[in-house]
Amino acid sequence: MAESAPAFKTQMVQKSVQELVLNGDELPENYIHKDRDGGDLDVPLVEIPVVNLGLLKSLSISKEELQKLRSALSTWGCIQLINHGMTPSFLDEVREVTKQFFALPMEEKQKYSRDAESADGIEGYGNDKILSEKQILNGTERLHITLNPEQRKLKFWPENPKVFRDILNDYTIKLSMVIEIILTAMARSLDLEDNCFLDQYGKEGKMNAGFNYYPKCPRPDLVIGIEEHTDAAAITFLLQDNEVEGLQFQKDNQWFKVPIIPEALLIIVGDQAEIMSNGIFKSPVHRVVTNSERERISLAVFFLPGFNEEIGPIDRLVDESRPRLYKKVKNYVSIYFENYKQRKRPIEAVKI
Ligand SMILES: O=C(O)CCC(=O)C(=O)O
Ligand SMILES: [Fe+2]
Repeated sequence: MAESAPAFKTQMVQKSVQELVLNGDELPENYIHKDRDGGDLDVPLVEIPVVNLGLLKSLSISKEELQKLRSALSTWGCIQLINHGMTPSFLDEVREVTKQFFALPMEEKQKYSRDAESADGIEGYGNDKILSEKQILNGTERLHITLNPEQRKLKFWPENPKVFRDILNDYTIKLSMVIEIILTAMARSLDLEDNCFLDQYGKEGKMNAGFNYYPKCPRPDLVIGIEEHTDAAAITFLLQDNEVEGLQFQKDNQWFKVPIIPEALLIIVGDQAEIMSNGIFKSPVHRVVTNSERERISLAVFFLPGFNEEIGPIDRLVDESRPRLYKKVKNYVSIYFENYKQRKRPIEAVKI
């Protein structure tokens, strides 16, 4: 969700749910969902299609796999990607450093806190920024870092655990290879030129990592992990906790839980891919519910087109039967946050 929020003032990081629980404090008003619920854990399971990356990248690319990709991205807006070149043990290492970081004492984590002063104060460790008085806070702690080598701000990259930086560097290299194959396959699945999506993602495309930690929550009926949202990215690669569920997708006003496939990466369509595909691919509404028994982690990597890149519906996807649905936009992320803050669905703001 919170891929990058340039130019928002950050208030001081307030006490996290974890601290409140440890101290035995009452949950403050702004964590409580009065008008809605914290989310039911017991909802039906969504069968998300499993797509094999090996079959998408071969020269004699499998028509069947492309069809599966197209149909999944235009209904649920996501796939479970397997055979992506990362071993299950490597993915476990990524999960492990994430868990180890969040398990550190608060003073240690706060060495990487978001800067209250910096204009692009999204990067770093913290919990929800307070953007408006009406806001309901999420029961999560986060660490946001930019992965692109030339744009990294190492002061936000944990040195503890010791292997954190090396593993994240490896993960960045591996994901950069996968994103090219996915964006190319997405184009092929719609019978477009291979580079259509890649060109809009641009050379300055950003990879922002959002590490999420959801502590055990005493009142999962009242506190949401991450409230319902769509992602502002073109595409999100989500590494889920390998044991604890919590992610849910909304379809036809009903919530469905996402199953865990430990060796898979969950690929989610973001608003910008919905815009580029002229609404064919769907950016799904999703949320995370909390749990009183077990903590949970996840790592979302958001692929964002360069902020100077103009994105918009690909011409070949616009015709009489499918008129242009979205305007061309630059820096969609700032439009996203402006609307998100007012509790509006951001993509509506760029509809024609
Ligand atoms: O924790 C998860 O499974 C999802 C997180 C998410 O939706 C986000 O960070 O945008
Ligand atoms: Fe999300």
